[in-house]
Parts: sequence; C-alpha cells; structure tokens
Amino acid sequence: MIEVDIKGRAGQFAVHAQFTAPQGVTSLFGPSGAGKSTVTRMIAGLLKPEEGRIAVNGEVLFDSARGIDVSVQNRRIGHVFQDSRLFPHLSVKSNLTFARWAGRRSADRSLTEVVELLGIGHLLNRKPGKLSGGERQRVAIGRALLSSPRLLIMDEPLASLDQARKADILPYLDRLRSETGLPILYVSHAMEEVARLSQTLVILSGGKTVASGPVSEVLASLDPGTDLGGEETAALLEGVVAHRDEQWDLVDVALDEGAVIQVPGLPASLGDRIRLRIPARDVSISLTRPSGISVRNILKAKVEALRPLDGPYVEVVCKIGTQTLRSRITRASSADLGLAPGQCVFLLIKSVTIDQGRVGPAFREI
Ligand SMILES: Nc1ncnc2c1ncn2[C@@H]1O[C@H](COP(=O)(O)OP(=O)(O)OP(=O)(O)O)[C@@H](O)[C@H]1O
Repeated sequence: MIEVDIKGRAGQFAVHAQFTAPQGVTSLFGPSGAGKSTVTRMIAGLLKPEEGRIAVNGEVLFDSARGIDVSVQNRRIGHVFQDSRLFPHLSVKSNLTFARWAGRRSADRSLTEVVELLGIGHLLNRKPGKLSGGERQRVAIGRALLSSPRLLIMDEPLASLDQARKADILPYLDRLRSETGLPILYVSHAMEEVARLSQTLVILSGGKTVASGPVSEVLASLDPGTDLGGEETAALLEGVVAHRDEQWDLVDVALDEGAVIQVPGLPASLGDRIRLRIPARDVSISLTRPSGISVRNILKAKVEALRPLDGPYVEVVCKIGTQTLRSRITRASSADLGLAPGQCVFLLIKSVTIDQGRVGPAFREI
C-alpha cells in the first residue's frame, strides 16, 4: 500500500499529489511537465516536500507534522530509470551483486530467483555494452530487486525501447508484478503500457492529482482530452476466455454481464482473465442491432453520458452491465441518432482493432 499526500516545489513549480494505492502497480500518468518525476523524487527522498506524509506498507517515510524524514538510503526504494544506468565496466553478474553489498543488507530474494524471474541467466558474464536495450532494462530491474526494496519506482522504463523490445519486456513486468508482491510505482507517457500493467492509475496535471483510483474506473471517468493531455481515450474491459475457435483463430472473452467479445489471434488459455483496451475511436453506435455487416462484436449497452470534445466530436459513455465503454463519434451523428442518457444502443467494435498489443492479463487482487 502506498499513501502519498504531499505539497512542495521544484523551483517555481508547485506540486500537490494525493493518492492511496493498494498492492500491485500504480501508474503515474500525465503529459510532459505534469510533475511525475518531481513527485517520484519526493517519494524517493531526493527532494523534500514542504509538508505532508508518505508511507509505504504502513512504514512512514515522511511526515512533516511528526518531523519524520527518512534518509534516501533508509527509504529502501529501488529505482529503474529510462536509461538503465548500469556500470559499463562490470559484468551483468557484478552489476547485480553490487547492489546487494552496497546496500549492506541480506537480499529478500536470491540472485538465482531474480535471474530466473527476469530470464537473464545467459547474460551474466557479459558487459552492459553487449546487451540489447531490453536486456539492459531487465538487468537494471534485477539490480533494483536485489537491493531489497520496499517499493520499486520505474521511471519510463520502456521509453527508450522500440516496439519489438517493449513487447519482449512486458511479460517480464507482468511476472514481476504477480510473483514479487512488491508495490511498484510506474511512470509512463504510454497509455497502452499503463492500461496493461497497472491496478491503480494516478493522473497528474500541472503538478496536481486530477484523478486516482482503480485503473478501469479512472479511465472510465476521465474527461477526454483535458486530463490526458490529448491522449486518445479508451476503456478497459475485463473478462474470461470462454471459448477458442481454432479454425478461425478467434477467442471468445466473456464479460461478467454475459456479453462476449471475440478477439483474433490471442494466445490465451480457457479460463484466463484478461483485459482489453478499446480506444473510443474504434467504437461506433447503432440504434438497432445491425445485420449483414463484417463487424462481429456488437454489444448491447446503455448510454450513460455525452461529453462534447473539441472540434466536431462527442464522446458517448456507455455501460455494459457494470463496465464502461466509450465511443467517439461526430456531433452530427449523435444528433442524427438523437442520443441521450438512458437510451439503449448497440456498440460496434471491429474485431481487428482488439489486437494483442491491447491485451494484458487482468490484475488479480492479492
Ligand atoms: N529542479 C528544478 N528546478 C526548477 N524547476 C523544475 C525543477 N525540476 C522540475 N522543474 C519543473 O517542474 C515541472 C515538472 O517537471 P517534471 O520533470 O516533474 O515533469 P514530468 O511530468 O516528469 O515530465 P516528463 O514527462 O517530461 O519527464 C517542469 O515545468 C519542470 O521544468
């Protein structure tokens, strides 16, 4: 559990961050200059807040009212940066073990466990210069884990990697989350990563927390365009793999309300809980159930709200049972259909838009 309620400054820039996050990955998301690094520096003890409180798993790291300000070393926070910051003259193995003796603590996890978790056994004798960007990041994560952190801060850890390297490393981050139980604060610009990995989402804008809570709830409640700094809005749906059609390579994902979404080419097994990210622009609306069209995913839903966007668009927020989907259509279409809150509609999602890049394992509550 991470508890943060701090006010402070970096130069003239004022920060007021306020959020509570349970186990798992908490993403700090916001446009460039929103204050993400400033907040993480305050949590790590590199920059002192003017007032407030920071606690991790009940251990108070900073409390201005009680005069508590734990030193950087004693905060036990592992940091993974965009550039791996490995020692170039040391082997991978020495980079990994250096953290342990530098911290002078017996590690919570053995070198063998960490090497296995991150799949870096074959790299131990190499120098960082002989690794790919993704491999370097996995070693940097291993080094942070071996310092026995109580919290891992990952500051844009995938930002310098190309799409293929990102895809390689994401499964390791899934394992890190599910197998270590370590709270992780994940800073990212990339909504796809955030939606896939996190349990809790904190949106920062102008140094302030504008939204925080379970990731699907925050995504569902966001004001498009403003909170996300122009990032395309999307909804997260969670469901269970209920059927595999080997002939057409399609997987049925059952949502809890009996609705089913078909996903092509998904390497998931029956019973897996997965998360689908569906951008608002990929969802269109019909007043009646259409037939004779190629779109396979047609879901019955109820309009909850209409939110005007900049320009000719409107976002239609819809409910499928308890889950939320968002559709971005033109205001002209909305007027033609006479859309209004409470109305029953059919949402059309093109199967091909739900690709593997948008699918992540659903977070299991611990
Ligand atoms: N030491 C400092 N002195 C003065 N201003 C600072 C300092 N550090 C950060 N700032 C300012 O604070 C604001 C927030 O910066 P910060 O690096 O926290 O944003 P960010 O959300 O992490 O951005 P990015 O995604 O681009 O890394 C910026 O306007 C920045 O110029």
